[in-house]
Amino acid sequence: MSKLFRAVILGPPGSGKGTISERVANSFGLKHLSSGDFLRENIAAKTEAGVLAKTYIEKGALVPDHVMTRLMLSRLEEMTRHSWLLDGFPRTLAQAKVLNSAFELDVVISLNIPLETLKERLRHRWIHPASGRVYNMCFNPPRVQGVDDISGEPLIQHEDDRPEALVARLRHYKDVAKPVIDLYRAKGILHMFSDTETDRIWPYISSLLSTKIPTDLGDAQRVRTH
Ligand SMILES: Nc1ncnc2c1ncn2[C@H]1C[C@H](O)[C@@H](COP(=O)(O)OP(=O)(O)OP(=O)(O)O)O1
Ligand SMILES: Nc1nc2c(ncn2[C@@H]2O[C@H](COP(=O)(O)OP(=O)(O)O)[C@@H](O)[C@H]2O)c(=O)[nH]1
Repeated sequence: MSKLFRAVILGPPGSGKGTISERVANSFGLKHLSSGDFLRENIAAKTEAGVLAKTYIEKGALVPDHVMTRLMLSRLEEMTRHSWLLDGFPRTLAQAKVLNSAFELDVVISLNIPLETLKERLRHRWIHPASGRVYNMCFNPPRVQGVDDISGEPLIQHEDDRPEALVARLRHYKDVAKPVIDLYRAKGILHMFSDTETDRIWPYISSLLSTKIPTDLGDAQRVRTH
């Protein structure tokens, strides 16, 4: 079997992790696992972890590390034959350490996007809650205003994407993420990308991954988690 490829994408809310992960999944045939989407699936299915996580997410808090690591590692253990890209996990140093002890990562992509750009993007972000599909009224609008392209269901805005909640949320993200970024930098696998536009960052990420991903990753892996 060819060597599997394991990657993580880091960045503050609005930095484009979900958008870029979709492109990576489509172009390179990796599985994209988003912690936020996976939590929402667990909440909808009322699993034990989902019921527990809901109480934290409703308060706008992070899900405790032990709940999150158990949930994500058990999902990753089902994906041992696949290459993957994680988005939203690990979020804390404790989570990163647990992930490290279970898997060896090949690449960590870190998105470094100016604060003003993040605020502007999140103001225009609309999501389809059931699937986690993300739109932006300027960058990638839905075909019909306010409606999900696939299901036809209404789109909503996250409460915590409102400008008043944003600055505190982004500051908190930075404090928690710094030791995670430092850990991956020290391991020599961190690749940082800075720009205001996803379309300008994407060619660099694409060429980085082209040099790292085994070329025989087949179409069989072109399965997305959502
Ligand atoms: N790795 C994690 N550790 C702890 N809590 C998490 C983790 N991933 C997600 N959560 C929680 C925090 C959020 O309240 C909720 C939804 O996550 P997510 O969809 O990533 O949205 P978000 O608004 O925090 O970030 P983003 O805008 O980057 O997607 O789930
Ligand atoms: N204007 C603009 N919006 C973008 C760009 N890249 C992503 N977005 C939008 O910005 C919002 C945040 O992107 P998302 O991928 O959800 O980021 P995440 O929170 O890091 O997962 C979404 O509404 C995207 O559609 C970009 O280059 N320009």
